[in-house]
Amino acid sequence: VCAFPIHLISKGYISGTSHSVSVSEILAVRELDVGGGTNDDGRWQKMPQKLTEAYPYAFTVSYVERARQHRWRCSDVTFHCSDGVLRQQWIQTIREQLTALSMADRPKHLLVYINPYGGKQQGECIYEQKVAPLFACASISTDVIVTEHANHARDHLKTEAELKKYDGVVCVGGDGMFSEIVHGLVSRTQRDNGVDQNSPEEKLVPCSLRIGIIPAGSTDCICYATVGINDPVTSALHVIVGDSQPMDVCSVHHNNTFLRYSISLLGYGFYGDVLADSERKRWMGPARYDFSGFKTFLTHHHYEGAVSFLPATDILGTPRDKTRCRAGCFICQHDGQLYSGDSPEESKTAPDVSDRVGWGVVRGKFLAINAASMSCACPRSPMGLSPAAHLADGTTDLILVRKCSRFNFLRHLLRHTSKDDQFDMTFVEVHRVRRFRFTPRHCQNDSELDLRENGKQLFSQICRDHPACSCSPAYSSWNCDGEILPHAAIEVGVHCQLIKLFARGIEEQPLFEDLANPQCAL
Ligand SMILES: Nc1ncnc2c1ncn2[C@@H]1O[C@H](COP(=O)(O)OP(=O)(O)OP(=O)(O)O)[C@@H](O)[C@H]1O
Ligand SMILES: CCCCCCCCCCCCC/C=C/[C@@H](O)[C@H](CO)NC(=O)CCCCC
Ligand SMILES: [Ca+2]
Repeated sequence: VCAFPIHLISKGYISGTSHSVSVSEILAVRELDVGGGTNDDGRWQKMPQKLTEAYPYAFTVSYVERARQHRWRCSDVTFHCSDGVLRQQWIQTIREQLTALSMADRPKHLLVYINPYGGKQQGECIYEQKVAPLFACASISTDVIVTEHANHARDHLKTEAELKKYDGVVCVGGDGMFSEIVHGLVSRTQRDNGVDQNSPEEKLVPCSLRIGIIPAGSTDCICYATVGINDPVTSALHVIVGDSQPMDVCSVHHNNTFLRYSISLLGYGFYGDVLADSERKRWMGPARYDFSGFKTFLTHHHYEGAVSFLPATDILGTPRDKTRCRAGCFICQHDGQLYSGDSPEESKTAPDVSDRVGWGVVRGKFLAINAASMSCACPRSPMGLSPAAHLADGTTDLILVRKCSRFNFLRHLLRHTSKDDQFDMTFVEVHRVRRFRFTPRHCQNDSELDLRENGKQLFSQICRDHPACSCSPAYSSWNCDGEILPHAAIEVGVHCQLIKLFARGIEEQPLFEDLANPQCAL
C-alpha cells in the first residue's frame, strides 16, 4: 500500500515490512488525531513520542483479518506521515475505492430482524454489542425490527416491508429465523411476479435481495455451512464486504398445495421424531436436541413407505465425492451442470437430460429418510449430514437409512461426528436428486389421514392390537429446517440458486495460515 514516508503502526508495533490489505476487505478509513492520542472511536493508540513528532499526520484503516477456524475479525492498521496533504490523498483515494465497491456489491442500507428468543436468548445483545458497531463503522444504515411473535418477520417481509429501500435483509437468530426470512422474501417475489407457489412444477423467480445471518440460534446450520463458523462478528463482516453466495431451495408440496420451503434438511423418521420431541422442551435451550436425540435413538422407531426420486444424472459430482463445496466452488459456479462452463451455448440449448431418465423407487422400512440440499454442517457434526453436498448445484442428497439394529444405527450416527463415511454401510443408500416424493405405507393416496388427528389414532390402534409391543407408529413427521410439517406424504423439488446469502462459502483453511501472521509481507 505505501511507498512513501508513511510508517506502519499496527497493534503498537512499528513494522519495517510492508503490509498490504486487499481493498475489497477494507471496511473503513478515518483520520487519526495524533496529538490527542486517540482515534475516532476513542481507543487509545500506543505511539512512541518521537514518531508522532516526526510523522504527525495519521489515518487508520479498518480491515478484515482472518483468525482461527474461519473466524474473521476487524483489525485496525494506522499509517503515519509528515505531510497532511499526502494523508488526505490517501484517505480520499481509499474512500473512492470503497465508494466504487458500494456501488457494486456492498450494502448501504439493511433491514434487520432480531429474534429475542432464539438460541440462548442473546439475539438483541449480540446485535447491539457485536454487530451494530461494525455496521456503523462501515457506514451502513439499518432499520431494526425486534420481532414480537413467531412469523412476525415472515409476514412483514411478505406484505409490508418496503423492499426497494434496502440492499439486503439481515436476521439475528437461528435456522428458524432464517427460514422465516426466506419464506417472506420468496413468497413476496413470487407474488410480485405472478407465480403460483401451489404448483409443484412451477419455475420460481429468484429473490434479488441478499440475506445475512447473524447466528444466535441453537443449531445455526445454514450459517455454519456457508461461512464455516457460527460467529456473529464473522457473519457481520461478510455482510459488510458484500459477499454473495447463491443457494438452492427445496419447495415442499402435499396434494398440489404448497407447504414450505427447505434450505437445509428435510428429515423423516429420526430427525422428525427428534424435532417433535424437542419442541416440547424449548425451555431447555439448545440442549433439548441432545436430550431428544438420545431419547429418539433409544426408541428406535422405523417407518414404512415408498420413496420415488428423479436422479440428477447430468451433473458434476456425487454424494460420495471426497471433494467439498468450498468458496468459489467450481460445481456451484456451473449450477452443478455438466454442460455449462466449457460450452455455454450448448448448456443453453441442451435438453434437460434428467427429464428423460426415469424415476427410481425404493420401498421398505426406514429409520430415517433425509434430504440434505447442503452439507448441513453444524457444531454437532462439522462435516454434516451429507459432507459432499453443494450449496448451489440444484440438487439435494436423498439419504435412506433402512431399518437396522440399534448398534448399527449408532455406528452410522457416530460417523457424522468424525471423518468416517456414514454412507459406507449396507443399510444406507444415498442419491443425488432433483425431485422426490414420499408416500407412507398407511397413506390412502390422495386421502391421506391428517397426521395430527388420525395419525395418533392409527398409532394407538396398532399398539392396542399389540399390548406391550415395541412396534413403531405408522407415521413420523417431516422435520423441515426445524419445523414440523403437517403431512407425511410430500413432493419435493429443488430450485437451483433461488436465494443469495451475504456469504462466500467456506474458505480453504491454508489461506488463513498465511494471512494470520501480522508481520507478513504481501
Ligand atoms: N419474538 C418471537 N417470539 C417467539 N418466537 C419467535 C419470535 N421471533 C421469532 N420466533 C420464532 O422462534 C423460532 C426459533 O427461532 P430461531 O431459529 O432464531 O432459534 P432456535 O430455534 O433456537 O435456533 P435453530 O433454528 O438454529 O435451532 C423460529 O421458528 C421463529 O419463527
Ligand atoms: C449418539 C451420537 C449421535 C451424534 C449424531 C450427530 C448427528 C448430527 C447431525 C446434525 C444435523 C443437523 C441438521 C440441521 C437441521 C436444521 O435444519 C434444524 C433447524 O435448526 N435443526 C434440527 O432439526 C436439530 C436436529 C438436531 C439433531 C441432533
Ligand atoms: Ca444443493
